[in-house]
Amino acid sequence: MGAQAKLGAFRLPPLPTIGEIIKLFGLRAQKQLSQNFLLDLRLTDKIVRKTGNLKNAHVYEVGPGPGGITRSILNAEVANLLVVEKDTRFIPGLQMLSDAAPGKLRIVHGDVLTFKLEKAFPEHLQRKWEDDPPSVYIIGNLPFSVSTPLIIKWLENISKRDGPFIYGRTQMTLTFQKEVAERLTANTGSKQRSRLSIMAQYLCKVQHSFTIPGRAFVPKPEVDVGVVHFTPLVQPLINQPFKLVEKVVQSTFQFRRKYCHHGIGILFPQADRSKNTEKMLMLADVDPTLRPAQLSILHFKNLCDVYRKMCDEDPNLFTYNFRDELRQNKSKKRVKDTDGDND
Ligand SMILES: C[S@@+](CC[C@H](N)C(=O)[O-])C[C@H]1O[C@@H](n2cnc3c(N)ncnc32)[C@H](O)[C@@H]1O
Repeated sequence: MGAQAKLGAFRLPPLPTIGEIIKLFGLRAQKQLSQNFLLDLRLTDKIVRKTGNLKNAHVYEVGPGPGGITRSILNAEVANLLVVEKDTRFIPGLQMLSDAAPGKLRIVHGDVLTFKLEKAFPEHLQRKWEDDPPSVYIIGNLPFSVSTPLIIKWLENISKRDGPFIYGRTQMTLTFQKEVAERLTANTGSKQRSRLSIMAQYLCKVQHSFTIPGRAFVPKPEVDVGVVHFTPLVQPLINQPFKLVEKVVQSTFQFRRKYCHHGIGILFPQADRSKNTEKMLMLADVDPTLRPAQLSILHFKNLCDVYRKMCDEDPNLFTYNFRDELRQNKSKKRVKDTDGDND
């Protein structure tokens, strides 16, 4: 049976190499679009292997470019692969792959930041959130300028269980600049601990699968690349709306080298800042002299829960913006100084 399955296994027929495809279709990487291609099929196979068992799975690849990772996904015997690529120059090369794997590859010319995955795959794939993850996977090696806003958008989708997560706890394997990959996976107290660590880890199990040296890409980027695997958690570690968590986390990391009470303080208008900061830290049981990087996810959970209560008591609090108040104070001061000059 095993041998038979092996005999029947799908492999793409012999095709021009990715390097030849690049030459054939004149696909010079556009530096301004941060296009860096992976030509080594051992590495693209490794990305796919780290994603999971893709046999009969439905896969969404973002930014396929000349199609290196695309080939490895097709060779993993997926049921269906949907690729979304923004640059039309890549479409003929991808079409060649589609012809070599009849009925398996769907090509969309579009933008991953706006593409709606909700209706792309059959409804029967949907799993309950508490169940094992569905047989739907996202894979992408995107420009770094796209991958960071995209992961924030998808994390928000996870918190609402919509977008690509209407199928359940869809798993993702994405590449980031190595430093960003380290921030995404950083533990409490580590140097790389940041806003991204909390936002990703309160919603997902995040693993830095491996690092690809910059020299493996053509053209070679300035930095190494981290491959990161995300599995949404059954129970998020913080049970508050995404935007509220984002505000608390962003404010706390505003002054990352100072004690955490400085950042937490900017959640409150200046008039009652000290009193409210003290109250929030006391109720959340957080030591004000810890640095932001030393706070655990449990600390952030407590901070978000207390901030939520304070917002419920004062409906104007959530919309308070520290920068707006700073700007207003500055312009009031300018008016006062000008009045003084005129006296
Ligand atoms: C870093 S290259 C990687 C290409 C290919 N995945 C590889 O590993 O060789 C990024 C690819 O994403 C595409 N891309 C960039 N922004 C995109 C967007 N917003 N939507 C869809 N594709 C995008 C680029 O045109 C390019 O093909």
